[in-house]
Amino acid sequence: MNMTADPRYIAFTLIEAGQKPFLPLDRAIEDAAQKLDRLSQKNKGLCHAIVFGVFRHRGRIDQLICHGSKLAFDRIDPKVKTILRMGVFQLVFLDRVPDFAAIHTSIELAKPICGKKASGFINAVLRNIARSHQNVALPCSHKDLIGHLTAAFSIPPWLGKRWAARYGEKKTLALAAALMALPPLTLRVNPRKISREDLTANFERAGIKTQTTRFSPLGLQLRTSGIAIPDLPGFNAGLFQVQDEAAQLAVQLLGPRPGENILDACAGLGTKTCHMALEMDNTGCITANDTGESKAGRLAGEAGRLDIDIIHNTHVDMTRAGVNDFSFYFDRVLVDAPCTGLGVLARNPDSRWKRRSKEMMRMAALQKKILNGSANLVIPGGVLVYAVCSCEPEETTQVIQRFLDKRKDFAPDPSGFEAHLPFFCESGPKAFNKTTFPDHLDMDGFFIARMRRKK
Ligand SMILES: C[S@@+](CC[C@H](N)C(=O)[O-])C[C@H]1O[C@@H](n2cnc3c(N)ncnc32)[C@H](O)[C@@H]1O
Repeated sequence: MNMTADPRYIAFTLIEAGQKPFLPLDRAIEDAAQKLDRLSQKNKGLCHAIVFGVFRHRGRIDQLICHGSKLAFDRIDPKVKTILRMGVFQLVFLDRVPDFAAIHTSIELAKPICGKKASGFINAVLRNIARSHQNVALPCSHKDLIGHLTAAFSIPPWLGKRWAARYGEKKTLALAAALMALPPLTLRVNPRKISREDLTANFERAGIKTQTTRFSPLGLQLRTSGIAIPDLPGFNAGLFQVQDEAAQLAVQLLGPRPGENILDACAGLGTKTCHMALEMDNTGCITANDTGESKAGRLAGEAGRLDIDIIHNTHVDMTRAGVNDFSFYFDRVLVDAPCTGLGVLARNPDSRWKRRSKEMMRMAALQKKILNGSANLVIPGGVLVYAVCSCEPEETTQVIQRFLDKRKDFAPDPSGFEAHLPFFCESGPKAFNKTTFPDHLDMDGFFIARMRRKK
């Protein structure tokens, strides 16, 4: 068998890569682009379904493996475990693969990777599970909430305990269920090229259903699935960019205006940077900063597609940033800080199994330093927006509280929040931040806060 042309072998290598703590699954998939492109459309779809399905449903899959294996779960060899997980996913969740095919292909995959003995073990476990999985009940949520959250919603026990203690059973179950659903694909219209109404009409003509976002004036949620983003009409012409509504609101809260001088302190691949440039009608100057130098190329590609030319890149470590690193102060600074990403587990199912509770404090320490360093670059009277794709207090409210306690030259900006995102901030006249939860409003879990440097 030519393993490199086998979708299940490629899925195996991607799952193994995606389990590594510091390699996001998305990156592993990007790195395998050439191999994936050599597959037929059908096999590529199968490979993606297995990879994402194994991460998404791992809680239930592992429960079934524990049930079907005579060998204790912790004693199963990691590679054998991966092949078992792939087999169970196909048996239980992938209707289009008959049971015999799920078992046979798993055995064939195992032979060259794990040897004959292991393939016999895989055969026995999968046959057991094929016979019995419908009779293996989920733990009852009232008696064993944490076990239920893990098996039904792939929420690891440490996170289940944390959420149950903070939110209680009902909200935790709603949150976990929302994170299991496939997240919506949301676009942001490029208003320099087309209106939201006209883009909607373009999509309608192509048989693609959409719905306008509730809060962002530029957002369009796709209701038709299964179309690759580059195949959507208007992609090459730069009529839109993919961006969740919560992320759109972060830029709206910043409120960049034409002609201003803006710093995107953690620009990453630059989705928010491009959004800012469009809000500024491509006039003024945006400094897109990120320590990850390789991301600048991707950002430049997107800027080119959208006809934007006011962005330039820097690679300053913002934990140590000072005015000397840049030649001027900025009218507005966005700090879209690195975080645990616990608000976007629905998009990154591998993260469920990589995050650890101790990471929260490490991230919070980094976020405080980046926020403090970035704040030094805000012009007196200028705006500072802090954002993360997490709803955890350590990374959100506690970071800004600590910042405001230390930095007496900054103040919360509730009137700015109200002006830019009316009807959206937390209740109360002094609210200057907002947490969105995935079980509400059909958008990612996100946190945004707006502050102003005193004059
Ligand atoms: C949440 S991501 C940014 C996403 C981006 N704003 C977007 O909309 O696509 C956080 C980024 O912070 C960058 N980063 C991490 N540590 C940093 C530091 N000390 N200084 C500057 N950037 C940093 C990471 O490389 C990562 O790209």
